[in-house]
Amino acid sequence: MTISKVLDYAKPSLKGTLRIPGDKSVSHRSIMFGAIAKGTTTVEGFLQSDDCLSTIDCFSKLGVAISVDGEKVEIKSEGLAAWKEPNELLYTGNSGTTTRLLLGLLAGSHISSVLIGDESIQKRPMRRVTDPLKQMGAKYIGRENGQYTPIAVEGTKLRAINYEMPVASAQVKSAILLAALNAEGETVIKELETSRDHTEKMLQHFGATISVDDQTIRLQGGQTLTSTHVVVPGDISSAAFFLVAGAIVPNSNLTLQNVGLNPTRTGIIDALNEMGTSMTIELDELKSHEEMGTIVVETSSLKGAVIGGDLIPRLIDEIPIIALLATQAHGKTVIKDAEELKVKETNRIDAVVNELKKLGANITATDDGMIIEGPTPLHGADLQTYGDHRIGMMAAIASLITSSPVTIDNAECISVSYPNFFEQLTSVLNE
Ligand SMILES: O=C(O)C1=C[C@@H](OP(=O)(O)O)[C@@H](O)[C@H](O)C1
Ligand SMILES: C=C(OP(=O)(O)O)C(=O)O
Repeated sequence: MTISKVLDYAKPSLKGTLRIPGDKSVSHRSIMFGAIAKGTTTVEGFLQSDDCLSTIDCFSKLGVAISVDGEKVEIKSEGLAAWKEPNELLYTGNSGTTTRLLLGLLAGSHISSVLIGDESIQKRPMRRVTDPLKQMGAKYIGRENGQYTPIAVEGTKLRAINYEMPVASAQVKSAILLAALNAEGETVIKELETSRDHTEKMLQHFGATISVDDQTIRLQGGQTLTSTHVVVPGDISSAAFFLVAGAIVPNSNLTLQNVGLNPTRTGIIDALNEMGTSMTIELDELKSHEEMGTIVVETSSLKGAVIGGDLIPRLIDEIPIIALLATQAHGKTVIKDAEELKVKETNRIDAVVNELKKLGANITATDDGMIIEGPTPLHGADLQTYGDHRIGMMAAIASLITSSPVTIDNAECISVSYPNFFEQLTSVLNE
C-alpha cells in the first residue's frame, strides 16, 4: 500500500543547518568490501536507507556477520571464500547498485544464487553487466539472455578482460572491477566518460593496487583486501535537494554540513554555479579516503544553462532537481546527452517532464533530456512519484514554492535514499 501526502507549506523561508546523511554509493560499497576482506571492517556515517539495507540483507544471506548500530556498522568476514550458498533468493529491492555490483561479485565466487528485485528492478537492463562478465567466463541465466532479473548466477573461474565501456556507468565499471578481483590476469577498462570513482578509491583504501590513467583503469586479479575503517561522507545527491531549495525559496540561507565532495560527483556544484547560485564551499580536513565539506547556499537570481557532455555522469541523479531549479531560472535550460535517465528507477525524462508540467512549468521532453524555459510561477497539483525517490523529493521541494498545495502519491519511496528527508526539511522551515 502507498500513502499519499499533502505538502502544504505556507510561503516558507529556509534557514538553518543540516548534517547531510551518508552517501548511498559509498555505503553499499563499504558493506561489499567489508565482506570481501578478511577480518573486521568498521563503518561510520553509514546510510540506513532501504537500498543500503537491501545490500546488508543480501550479504547476511551470504553468511557475512553484519551488525548495525545507527550509523555505525561492523562487518566480520573470513573473506569471499568463506561466504555460504544462500538457501533463499537474494532480494535486492529497488537498488540497481546492489543488483549490478552483486552480479559482478558473485560471478567469480564458488556460489550459486538467484537475484531478484522489486517491480522497478525487474525492468532495468542488466546485459550492460552480464555481457562483459560473460566475456570473462561468468555464467548467468535470466530473461532475454541475461537482460532482466530474476537472474541466476553460477559462480565460476573468471579470466581478465580488456573492455571498452559503451556507456558511462559506475555500476558497470564497478561490477567488472569486483569480478576482476577474482579473475586470472590483469583487467583493463577504458571509460567512455569519467563516472563516480568510489570503487577505485575504496579498492585502494582496502589495500589493493589499481592504476587509473587517462580514463584507463587496470586491476590485477587475485589481490587480497585488508579490512579497515571507512568513513562515509554525506551524500551530495541528497544535499542537492536542499541546495536547490535554498536557491529557489525566497529569503533562505542554508548551511549543509558533511557533504561528500568527490570531484566525480560535484557536477551539481558546477551546474548550480553556472546558473548563478550564490554558494560558498569549505573543504573539511581529510578524515578518510573521500573528501567532504560544508556548503552555504542562499536565495539566488538564476539563469538558464546548457548541461550536457561529460558533466552528465557527474550529476546524473541530480537532473530531476536541476530541472525544478531551471523552472525558476531566467531563459532557456537545455539538458542533453542524458539518455541514461530512461533506465533509472523509472524513465526520469518522462517523469520529470510530466510532473513539472502539471505544476505549470514550461518544459519539453527531448530524446536525450529536456528543455525548460523560465522563470514560471508554479501552482499545486496531484503528482505521481512513480515509486521513484528522486521524483518524490523533487515534488516535495517544488511544493515549497507553489501557490497551492501539492499532493504526492507515495511519500514512503523517499526512504530508498533519504529516510529523514521530511524531518530535515521541517527542521529548516520558517513559516
Ligand atoms: O555506482 C553507483 O553507486 C551509482 C551509479 C549511477 O548509476 P549508473 O552506473 O547506472 O550510471 C547512479 O545513477 C546510481 O544512483 C549509483
Ligand atoms: C539510480 C539510482 O540508484 P540505483 O541505480 O542504485 O537504483 C538513484 O539513487 O538515483
